[in-house]
Amino acid sequence: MHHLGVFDYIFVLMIVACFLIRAPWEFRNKKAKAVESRDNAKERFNLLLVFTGSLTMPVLYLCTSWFDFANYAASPLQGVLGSVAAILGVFLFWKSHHDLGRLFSPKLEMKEAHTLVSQGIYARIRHPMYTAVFINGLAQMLLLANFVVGPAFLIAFSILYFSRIEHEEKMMLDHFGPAYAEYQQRTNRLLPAFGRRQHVSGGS
Ligand SMILES: C[S@@+](CC[C@H](N)C(=O)[O-])C[C@H]1O[C@@H](n2cnc3c(N)ncnc32)[C@H](O)[C@@H]1O
Repeated sequence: MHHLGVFDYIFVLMIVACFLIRAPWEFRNKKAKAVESRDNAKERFNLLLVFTGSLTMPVLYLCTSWFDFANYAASPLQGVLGSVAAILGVFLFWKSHHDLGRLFSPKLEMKEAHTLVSQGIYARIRHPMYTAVFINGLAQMLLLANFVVGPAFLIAFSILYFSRIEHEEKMMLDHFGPAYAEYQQRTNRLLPAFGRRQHVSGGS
């Protein structure tokens, strides 16, 4: 079995924290009725890739010797940077779930009485949950000293993100029209837009 180091344990803590943050919203999401879905086979396949890269492969890496061939000796600095990324990623993951609330869904779908969220962290970034997942993917890469399992989450999530994002924004534009177009104008997809106007009073 792979010998576990302190940064492997920090990785496990990150995964457990993300699970605990998401679980209640998954539960509520299942109960809230969807009025429209843009889910498809490609989306489901990409979600499976993400599950494999972020959970199946790390569990096998931590519990078996299957991936030992790709292990390398990481510097402590790499582990420290990974830990900082994990803390930032978990915080943003929590904040984005908190601010999106009952409208959270892992899939592309609109819920009954779906409103446009543009407050809280969503006032600065259009897709903070995806930013959080990218940061968590980066944390995995730095924390797990393995050439295959380390980058697996980041690669899998990049595939999901780049194939999904245009469709997600199109769905929001179809539903919210000019309000979403205006929201796009004053925010970035993944990085905070500090220099721009944050609120338009009286806007719908
Ligand atoms: C996994 S969540 C991710 C939300 C967002 N893309 C993010 O990264 O923070 C995906 C669902 O959130 C909903 N959604 C995305 N942006 C939203 C917004 N600004 N307001 C309300 N719902 C939103 C859509 O219904 C979509 O199916």
